[in-house]
Formats: sequence, structure tokens, C-alpha cells
Amino acid sequence: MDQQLNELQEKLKDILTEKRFLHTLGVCHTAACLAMCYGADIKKASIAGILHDCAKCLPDEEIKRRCKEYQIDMTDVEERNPYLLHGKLGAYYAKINYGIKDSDILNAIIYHTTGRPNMSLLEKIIFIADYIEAGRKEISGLSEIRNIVFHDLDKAVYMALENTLKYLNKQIANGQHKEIDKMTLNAYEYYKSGIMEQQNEE
Ligand SMILES: Nc1ncnc2c1ncn2[C@@H]1O[C@H](COP(=O)(O)OP(=O)(O)O)[C@@H](O)[C@H]1O
Repeated sequence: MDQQLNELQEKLKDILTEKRFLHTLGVCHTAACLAMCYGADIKKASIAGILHDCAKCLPDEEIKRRCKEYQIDMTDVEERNPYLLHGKLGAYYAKINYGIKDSDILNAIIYHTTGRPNMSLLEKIIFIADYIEAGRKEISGLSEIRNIVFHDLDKAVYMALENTLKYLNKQIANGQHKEIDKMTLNAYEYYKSGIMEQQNEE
């Protein structure tokens, strides 16, 4: 394995819980495979994959406190739901603690939970690798996304966004969740219109 990746892996093993570390390795490997398939930079995909959850294993209040301390911009939704900030804080740590300067890698870490409209190839790879890696619980719709992801990345991203919104809306209806970050809704509308255009052309 590449030395930089190996060093990152060793550091993260000490920081993350065992479960989160195994998920991280899964995302790293899946992102590398997707990069091979779609002609993205394999090393960048692996680095973004290994670092995507580097700020995940912190309590909500600690994430919020650190974001304030490092003057990381916070939306109102993020302030009320600080777990949504682990991407932004993770990108900050990737830059400051792990020496990552590449803005595409940093953005892939920032947007890996919510997605966003018009994601770069690397952002889409990390977003979907986080959703489909082999260790993920077999939730409904996952096998369909795994079936399509190596043929149509945008469709897989659209399906994952749709699934996430369905899941969150159900949780809200059951009183188990508070609100949805609009970034995911905007991303969903963006990829939905792309799929519609594609279908109209066929
Ligand atoms: N737009 C959103 N608004 C609110 N919560 C969201 C949104 N998108 C994802 N989530 C939720 O945020 C949590 C963290 O997601 P994620 O970073 O993928 O963590 P994990 O790897 O533990 O699934 C999940 O419970 C997910 O359902």
C-alpha cells in the first residue's frame, strides 16, 4: 500500500471506533474501485475515503464547540443538528492535521453526508462509496444501487439521495428525527432533473 495511505490508516485506527474504522476501510476500497471504473484519480479517492469520517467519533456538542473554535461556517440546520458538521470538521482536520491541500478531496469530505448539486466526480464517488461499501447494513434499495453504480454513477447518486430522503421523512413522521438539511433536497432535485433529461433524449 502507498506509504501516505498506510500512515493515515495507522493514525485513524487509533482515533476511530473499531466499527467506524472498518467502515472507513470499506469506503476507501469502494472509492478506489469506483475511481478505476470512472477514470478518477485512485489515490485521491482512497485518501478522501480513508479520511471522510475522521471527525465522526466525537459527541455532537464537541463537534459544535470545535467548529466554533476553528471558525468553521455553520448553517442554522447544522447548529441544531451538529452530527451534520462532521464532514466540515473532517475536512478541516484533513487539511490541518493530515496535510491534505487538494480542494476536491476536501470538498468530497465536506459533502459526503448530504451530497450537493453538481458534485465533482470525486465527490460523487465518496458520497456513494459511503452509502454502498460492503460492510453497510442491507437496507432497502441498497442492492439496486450496488447493481447500477458501476454502470451509471449519476443514477446511483440519485437513488441514494431519494432513499435517504425517504428514510429521513419516515423518521420525522415517527418523531425520531428533527429536520432535513436542504442541501440533500437540492442535490436530489438536481440529479432527478438530470435523469429526466437523459430519459427524454432516449
Ligand atoms: N440532509 C440530511 N439532513 C439530516 N440528516 C441527514 C441528511 N442526510 C443524511 N442525514 C443523516 O445523517 C446521519 C449521518 O450520515 P452519515 O455521515 O452517512 O453517517 P453514517 O456513516 O453513520 O451513516 C445519518 O443518520 C443520515 O441519515
